[in-house]
Amino acid sequence: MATAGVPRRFCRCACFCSENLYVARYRLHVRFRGEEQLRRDYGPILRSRGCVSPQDFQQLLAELEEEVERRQRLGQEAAARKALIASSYHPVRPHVYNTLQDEALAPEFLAAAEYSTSPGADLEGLLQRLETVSGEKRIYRLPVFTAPFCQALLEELEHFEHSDMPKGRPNTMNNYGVLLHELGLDEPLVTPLRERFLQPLMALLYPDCGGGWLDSHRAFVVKYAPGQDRELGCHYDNAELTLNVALGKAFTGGALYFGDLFQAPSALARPLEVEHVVGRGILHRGGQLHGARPLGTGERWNLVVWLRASAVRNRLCPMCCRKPELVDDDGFGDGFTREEPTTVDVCALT
Ligand SMILES: O=C(O)CCC(=O)C(=O)O
Ligand SMILES: [Fe+2]
Repeated sequence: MATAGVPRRFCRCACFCSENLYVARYRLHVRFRGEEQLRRDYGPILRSRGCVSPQDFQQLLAELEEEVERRQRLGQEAAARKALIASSYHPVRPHVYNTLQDEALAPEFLAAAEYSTSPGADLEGLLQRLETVSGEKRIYRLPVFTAPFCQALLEELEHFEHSDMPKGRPNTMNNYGVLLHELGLDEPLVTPLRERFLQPLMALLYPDCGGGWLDSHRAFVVKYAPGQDRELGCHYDNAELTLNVALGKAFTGGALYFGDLFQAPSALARPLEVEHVVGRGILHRGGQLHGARPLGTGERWNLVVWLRASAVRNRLCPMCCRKPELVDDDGFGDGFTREEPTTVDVCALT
């Protein structure tokens, strides 16, 4: 019996406004419910990281309150930016906005995805078609885009960066970069990349992490440059799985480092360093602790796609590690849904 999907409403978890607030100055993610709780839960660690005077604490408090308000306004502001960009931004590389074509993708990526959809495909066969960076940590790498496509995408992103359009930032840890959905690149580029190529790959690589059930994503580009962001603190992603593609330009430093899953007792012992290779994408589990070493010279632009499976996250929000408290949201929200996919019996519609 044939069924057809109905557009779904996505949600975020209410914890978005109270958990995982990042304070770069003290290299700390905090949970914030108010002054008392902040003092009680983080007093000692904050003091050890330099938050010593009453003024330091008051400044931190004001920053956290502001961050909570910013997060509350985020959805509305993003929708307004997206509408303005759609009506008045002029791309410099318009073909990047065309529906994703195989010509944009590296032959190795096409071959791995094609293999993954072939009858009888298995993990062992797929592993012969990509590089295993760490078998133990289940980190893999393969070329994703062709060099000309990376170049065109970079030129387009840089053009947007230099434009006077309003820009949302990828997350609280990155102050530069672009959110792809605001630019209108989700529908033509990221959704087909997820549905046609990443889904079959991830289903074989990470069946236990929702790899076969990816139904939304959050895609953004992070940018590191002298005088701007230069490194990224250790964190885990709000995603079941992540693709991180080095787009360029020329740079030194900036290697990614990976610890264990964030739930592990000494998750950051013996981190594994992974250098970037332009055009190649690293695949890892969202819960794997990671960060980026300081940039040496040049500029680094990476495309990051946080891949989400509502079937997994609906049970446990990875950010608060509780059953999610759902709040309706725009677009893909944070990838939660109120119910399992609604399906319509197509036969009944004829
Ligand atoms: O700097 C990078 O390439 C890593 C970015 C990242 O881990 C993230 O934004 O979640
Ligand atoms: Fe990350």
